[in-house]
This record gives sequence, C-alpha cells and structure tokens, in this order.
Amino acid sequence: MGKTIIISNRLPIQLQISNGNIDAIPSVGGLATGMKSVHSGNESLWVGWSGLTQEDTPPELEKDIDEALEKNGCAKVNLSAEEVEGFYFGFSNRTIWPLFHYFLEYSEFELDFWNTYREVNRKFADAIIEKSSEDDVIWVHDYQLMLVPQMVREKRPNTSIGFFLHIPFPSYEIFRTLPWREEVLQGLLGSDLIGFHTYDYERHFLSSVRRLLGLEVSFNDIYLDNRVIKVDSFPMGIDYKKFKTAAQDHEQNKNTHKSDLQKRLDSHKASAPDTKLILSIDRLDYSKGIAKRINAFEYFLNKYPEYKEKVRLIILAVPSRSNVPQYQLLKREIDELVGRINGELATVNWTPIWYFYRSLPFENLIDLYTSSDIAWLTPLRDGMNLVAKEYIATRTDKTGVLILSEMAGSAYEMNEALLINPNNFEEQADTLKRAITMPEEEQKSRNTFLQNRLERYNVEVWANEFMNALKQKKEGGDDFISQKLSKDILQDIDKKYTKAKKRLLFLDYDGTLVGFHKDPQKASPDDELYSLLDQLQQQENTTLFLISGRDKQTFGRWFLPKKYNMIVEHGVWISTDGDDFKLLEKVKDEWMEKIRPVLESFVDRTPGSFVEEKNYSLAWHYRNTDPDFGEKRANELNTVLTSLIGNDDISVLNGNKVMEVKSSNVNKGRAAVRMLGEDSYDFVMAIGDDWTDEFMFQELPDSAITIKVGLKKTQAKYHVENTKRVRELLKRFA
Ligand SMILES: O=P(O)(O)OC[C@H]1O[C@H](O[C@H]2O[C@H](CO)[C@@H](O)[C@H](O)[C@H]2O)[C@H](O)[C@@H](O)[C@@H]1O
Ligand SMILES: O=c1ccn([C@@H]2O[C@H](COP(=O)(O)OP(=O)(O)O)[C@@H](O)[C@H]2O)c(=O)[nH]1
Ligand SMILES: [Mg+2]
Repeated sequence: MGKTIIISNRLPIQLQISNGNIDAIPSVGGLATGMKSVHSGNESLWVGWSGLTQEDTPPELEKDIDEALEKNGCAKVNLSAEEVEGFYFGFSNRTIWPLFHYFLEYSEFELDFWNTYREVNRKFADAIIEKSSEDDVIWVHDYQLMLVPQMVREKRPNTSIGFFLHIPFPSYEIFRTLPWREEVLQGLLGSDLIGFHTYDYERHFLSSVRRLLGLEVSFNDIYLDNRVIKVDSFPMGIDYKKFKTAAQDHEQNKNTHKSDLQKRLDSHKASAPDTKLILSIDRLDYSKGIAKRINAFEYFLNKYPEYKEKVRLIILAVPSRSNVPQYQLLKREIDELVGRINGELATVNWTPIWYFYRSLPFENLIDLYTSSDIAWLTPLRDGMNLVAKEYIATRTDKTGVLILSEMAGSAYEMNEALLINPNNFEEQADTLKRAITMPEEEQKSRNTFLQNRLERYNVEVWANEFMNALKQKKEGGDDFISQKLSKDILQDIDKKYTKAKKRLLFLDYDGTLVGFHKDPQKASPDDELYSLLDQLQQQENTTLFLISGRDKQTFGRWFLPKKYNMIVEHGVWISTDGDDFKLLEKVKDEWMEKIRPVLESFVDRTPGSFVEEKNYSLAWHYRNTDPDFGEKRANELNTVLTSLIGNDDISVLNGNKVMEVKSSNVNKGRAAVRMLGEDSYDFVMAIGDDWTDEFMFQELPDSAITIKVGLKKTQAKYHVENTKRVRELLKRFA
C-alpha cells in the first residue's frame, strides 16, 4: 500500500493574509481537531480548502501558501468566492446540514447550490487524482464531499477509497425529500468502505440504499454488479493523552503560569467558593440547542430558586458559518436571551450567564474544562460531539459531572453520563439539581468508566480500525469464496469445451439469462436470447437444459416451440426435444390446501406481495414490497411455515425475494444429477444466480464448471457479474 490521502473540506489549519503575511490558525470543529492527531502521527497527505478564496490570494503569495501548507503535510484545493458561496455556504450548509440534522424547514433545495456542489466535488476529485498514485489509500471525509468517491472511482477503478460521515445520516423519511437523493447515494457508493459514528446512522443509510436504489443489502454489505461495498460504524474518539497531559500540566503549573482567563475563573471561585460552574462549549449552530439550553437554565432557576447565586453558566459559542442566514438569526436570538436573563436575574454579586462569542486557543479550553464542575451539552442533533469526550478526559481527579443530550452520537458510548432529552425542561432542571448535588464518590465512579473507555478507544484506534477494515476489504478477505472468471480461466474453459466429446449445460433462467422485472411475466425472452439459445442447441454433442423454478405453462409457451430441453418447477417436470412435459419426480400436493390460506393471509397483510401457484409448489413473491417490511414478513412467514410443515415431506426455499414451499425431494440439484446419469458427459457446466441454484452447485461432481451470477456467497467455483456477462460467456461457445 502507498500513502494515505486524507481529504476533507476543512484543513487542520486555516490560512489568513494580513499585511502581506500568511498566518496559519488551527481550525475548530470536531473533524479537524480529531483528524489532526491521526494526520500528525502518520505519513499522510491532507488535501482540502485553505480557507482563502482565489480572490483573496495575491498571485505573488501563491508559492508561500503552498509552502506553508506543505510544512503541515497539506495541499490545497483552490476555490473561488462564488464556489465557496454555492458549495460551502450553499449546498453543504443550507441544504445538507439542516436536512441531515432533521431541520427540514431550514433546508433549501436550490438547483444552483447543487450544481456548484457537483462542480466543486469534481475539483476535489481531480486534486486527489493529481496528487495520489494508484496504490495510495484515499480517505474522504464528510457531507461536503459525498460525490467525490464515485468521481475518483471512475478514473481509478482499483484504488481503495474509504468515506466517513461525521454528521448523522437521517432516516429514509427525511433523506427521501432531497431532490438529488439518488445522485448523492451513487456518489457515496464509489467507496469501498463507508463509515458512520453510530449503528443508527448506518442503518438509515442502508435503508435508503435499498429503497431508493433497489440494491441488494445483506447485513452490512451492499451488492453492486461488480463490487461489494462495506458499511460499518466507527464511533470517533479523541486524542485522550493530549487532553489528559494538558490537564496534568495545567495543574502542575498553576502557581507559576496562569492565563488571564484562568485568573478570572480563579477569582470567581475565591469570591464565591460554593458556587458551581456549569460549562457549555459548541460552535454557534442551531443543531447544538444553545438557545433552548439557555431557556432551560432559566426554567431551572425558577423551579429551584434556592440555586440562584449558587450556579453560573459559562457559554462558549464559537463563531461558525456566519454567512448563512440561520446562523445570523441564531446569534441574535442568543444575544437577546443572554441579555434578558442576565438583566432580569443578576444581583450585585452574581451574573447568571457568562457568554463568550469567540474561538479560544487550546490552553483556554483546558482552563475551562478543568475549572468547571459540570459540563452541560444539549445538542438537538449531533453526529458525535467531541467536547463531551474532551471534558471527561481533562478531569484528572475524576470529579465532574457530564450532562449530555441523548441526541448526540457520543451518548451511545457515554452511558455513565447523565443523559437527557434536550426538549424536556422538567427533566433538565431535575438533572441539573442532581448534578449539583451528586456526591464525589458517584462522580468518580462514573468518570472512571468513561475515562477508561475513552483512553482505550481513542482517535488513533478509531482511525486504525477504519483503515484496517478498508485494507481487509481490499484484500477481499471476507467477500466471496468463488473466483472471478478471469481471462485465463475463460481460455481454459474454451479449451475444455472444444476438446469435450459430450457436453451438458444447465442454465437457470431468471437472474441468469434475463434480468428481473416487477412482473415476472414481463421478464420474457428477447430475440437475442432466442438466437443465442438456438445456436447452443444446434451445437453437436451438446445437451442444453434450461432449469428453472418457473411453472410449466409459462416455459411451455416461451420455449416448447423452440424444442429446448427444460426442467421446470425446480425439477418436477421435464420436457425434451419439444415433447410435452412429463413428471420427473412423483410428488404429493395434498399439503397445498393447508398452506395456500397461510400465504394468502400474508398477501393481505403485505402490500405488493402475491402468491404464484405452480403445479406442485406455492411461491410467495415479495419483490415489489417495501424492502425492509418485505424481509420482516418473510422472516415471519418462515417461522409460521416451519411450524406447519413438521410432518409433511415439504420444505421452504428462500429464493431471491421469493419464498417457495415445495416437496422436499424436489430440487435443481437432484434433477441435474439425474440428467447427468443418462449419458457419459465429459463437460458439465451449470450457471445460476439464486439460492435454489446452490443445489446444483453442491450436487454436481467436482469436475463440473459451476458459475454464480452476482457477487454473493456461493458453493459455485466461479462468479460473473451479471446477465450480460453470462450471455457473453455463452456466445463464446456459440
Ligand atoms: O468546517 P465548519 O463548517 O467550520 O464546521 C466544523 C465541523 O463541524 C462538523 O463536525 C462534525 O464532526 C465531529 C467529529 O466527527 C462530530 O463530533 C460533530 O458532531 C460533527 O458535527 C462537520 O461535520 C465538519 O465537517 C466540520 O468541519
Ligand atoms: O474555541 C474553541 C472551541 C472548541 N474547539 C474544538 O472544536 C471541537 C468541536 O467538536 P465537536 O465534535 O464537539 O462539534 P463540531 O463543532 O464538530 O460540530 C472540539 O474538538 C473542541 O475542542 C476549538 O478548537 N476551539
Ligand atoms: Mg435465477
């Protein structure tokens, strides 16, 4: 493997130009602060936007800028002011951000934004291609760059591409409202591995992939024609050691070195020793629930007035995306709220809220974290929330209480915190009281668990887990047990075919020779297929069998005039040389009376499903149902049927979106083996796509060439991607 290329909109440093000088300031926000630790310890290149627009960049400084970035292991993508407007302030932060955080009413669906987003994603993709080589590993970050994986994939089909989303992936009901939803999903599917913070985000994403693109998903694998994409959750950690060490140093140096902020915090503590400090730190963002938190604080002071003058709320709101109107409105709302509450409640000795609207250097963050008795974080939605983790990491004596919103991704891993619903003021007021009065013993015992977990699953471990999963994916370790039909293998098969004296071919129909259709009757043979089968049929010393689960009426209509050999209903009926169908197996059908009403009741309760009645089997089809619902019903049906069929000689076959109940001694494997015994064949081949074809793959002798269509676990020796490839393969023989 080559080097790792990290790619995100925001670089770990932001450049500013003042008086012809270039200043590099650290970026705020969890992505940059978290990934910085991963980047610094590794041989990686980080590609992103420098924070400057082309218009702000004097051409004579271009070289210095590149050097400044290079010193930090970074390279830039140049964006014009117009591009930043449409791509960053527009589509990223006025469409996707609000939508993915469930602020549907804030989402603007502007075609211009979308077009710029596409163009800028193309720019990032081109930058990656320019700056990386084929064997580098590409790690794309976040919602600003969702189209990049596919754009890179088009030019670099074999490169390893990972994508991580730092914000929530919303439920299907929300995501489906996006006009460009399919394109966004397709963009992401250019990746080999897609990571989310939590299992819920992962599950929402998979559900959208199934419903909107109709792709097959099995556990956390998405099956495309020629690739499998892995989806998994990796909750992001922090650089635990960095925060812990900083807090220890802070403690040690408290007599020799103190920041102005720390002096102020200390004088507050000295003047009011039994007043508790409650801290909140967030980017000024509506998703963080800052305004609601201030209201809840007022509610608390009214519900428990005995805590007036006994608590102080410190709010650090970091300026963010201030070109976006919603952020400007929120800024005004918070200013007014703080002003009003302080005005109404303040006393000579007490201001209830200390409010800072600025970004603070790392040293001051440590001052705040270590000086506060309580951290109170109440996002309405938050992908992760690293501040919660950072607060706990700095509590070197293990005291301190974290109150955290259930709606933050970090809440899933921080069960020992006091978890609250930010919309429930009653609960918040009571929880604040509980935090203020929590015995030290309890604080320490809760924080011990939290710290151990944060130390273990730190940001380095997080990044390694992601990269290892990507690597494993590349090595193909866990994908298929069958081999792809390579050129060499194909040539070998050609040779065997030519040399053979007697050949026997078994071809499944649906999913093998033709693609699927919503209505099975519409998946009828086309002229190209007839002519291909005609040619195979006319080959000397070759016996061709179509072998299918279909009913004999349909196949009779389509193929009897052609005199193709056919085995239908999984092996109940056979027709050779254009003769009428004959029973191949003696089968009972008395059980059908009992099972039919069960299937019919499932049809009634599962819109889109239907029962297909064959002579000796009943099939419940659910291709046209809601995919999640259909799977759920199929599971239920399986349970019901298993308990019903106990003593009868029948079994249930789980096919591709179909459950078929049929006599146990009938299957394609048994039928194929019977045909094999009729003559002495020295070339046997079977091709199929479905679970029911696995019987053939299992039961035919080892020398047979068995081929699975699609990338799924199989007993077949080889696989091909799709029906088109099957036809190409058969053309070689014809
Ligand atoms: O780049 P900005 O527009 O200034 O915004 C800052 C970052 O905000 C978001 O952070 C997210 O990532 C964190 C780490 O995974 C996570 O804890 C938090 O919940 C997320 O909101 C955004 O996703 C980043 O792209 C921004 O850089
Ligand atoms: O003045 C500040 C305040 C906060 N942060 C950092 O910004 C990040 C915020 O990340 P979080 O995941 O909590 O939320 P996000 O802003 O990414 O949505 C944390 O690492 C903080 O340490 C910072 O660098 N400067
Ligand atoms: Mg099939």
